[in-house]
Amino acid sequence: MSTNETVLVLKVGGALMQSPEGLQGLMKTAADMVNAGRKVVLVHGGGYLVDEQLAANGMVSEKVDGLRVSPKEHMPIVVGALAGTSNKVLQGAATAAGATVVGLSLADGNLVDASIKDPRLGMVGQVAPKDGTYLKFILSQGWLPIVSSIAMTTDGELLNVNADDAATVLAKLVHGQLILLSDVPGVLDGNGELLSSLNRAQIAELVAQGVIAKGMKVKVEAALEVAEQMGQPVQVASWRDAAQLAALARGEHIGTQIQP
Ligand SMILES: Nc1ncnc2c1ncn2[C@@H]1O[C@H](COP(=O)(O)OP(=O)(O)O)[C@@H](O)[C@H]1O
Ligand SMILES: CC(=O)N[C@@H](CCC(=O)OP(=O)(O)O)C(=O)O
Repeated sequence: MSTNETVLVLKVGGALMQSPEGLQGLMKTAADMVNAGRKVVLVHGGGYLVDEQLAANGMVSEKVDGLRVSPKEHMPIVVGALAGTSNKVLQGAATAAGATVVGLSLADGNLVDASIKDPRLGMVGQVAPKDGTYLKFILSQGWLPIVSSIAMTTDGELLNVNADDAATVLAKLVHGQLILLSDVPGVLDGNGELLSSLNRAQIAELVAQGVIAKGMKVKVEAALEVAEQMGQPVQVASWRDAAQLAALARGEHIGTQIQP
C-alpha cells in the first residue's frame, strides 16, 4: 500500500533527454510531487549519449543482452556521459521546474556494494543495497536526488551499471515503489500491442520467443526481481505520459504491470 511516506523510485531512460517536451513534462510532475511533500528518487540512464560520445571518440561499442560491454578504456567517456552530462542536464531541467536537486551517482555515500558482474563485459557492475542513510537524508530535506548509474568498487574503480539495475537497487534500499519509464508505452506483444500485465511465467515465454529482447529484457527482469522481493507490482510505462504520473504513483495503471 503506498502512502505519502512511500518513496517513489522513478527511472527514466536516456531517450528522455532527446525530447525537450518530455523532459519538461516529467520534471514538472516530479518537482510538483516533491514540493507537495512526496519523496521521489529519480534514477537515470543515458544510453543514447554514451553511444554518441563513444562514436565521437572513435570507439566501437556493443551490447550483449541489453548490457553495454565496457572495456576500461571506454570508461572515461561512459562516466562523463552518465555521471556528468546526463546527470547535469536532468538536474538543470528539474531545477528549472522548481525542485531543489542533489545530483549524485551510485558511487556516493556508501549507497551500494558494487563489483564486476562478468569479466567478459569489462567494467559492467552488479550492485547490492548497502546503506540508505545518505539518500534518506536528502529525502528528509525535501530535496530531489537525481542518481546516475555509475558505481565504484571498494578499490575506487568506476563501474558502468545498467540504469534499470540501478533503479532496482535503490528501490530495494529504500523499500520504494518502483516505476520504470521508457520511450515505449510498456511491454509490447509480438503485434506491437501493449500488454497490461505480466507474471514470471509469461515473461519467460515472451523472452524465449524473442518478443521481449534487448533493453526491455533487462528492464522486465529488473522489474520482476523488485516485484517479487517487495510483493507488489512494478510498473513499466512511458515518460511521454508524464501528466499521468501522479495517477501512476497512486497505483493506477498506464503501462505494463509486472506482477510478483
Ligand atoms: N517486447 C518489447 N516491448 C517493448 N519494447 C521492447 C520489446 N522488446 C525490445 N524492446 C526494445 O526495448 C527498448 C526499451 O529498452 P531501453 O532501450 O533499454 O529503454 P530505456 O533506455 O528507456 O531504458 C524499446 O525502445 C524497444 O526497442
Ligand atoms: C551496463 C550498461 O548497459 N550500462 C548502460 C547505462 C546507461 C543506461 O542504462 O541507459 P538507458 O537507461 O538509457 O538504456 C549503458 O552504458 O548504456
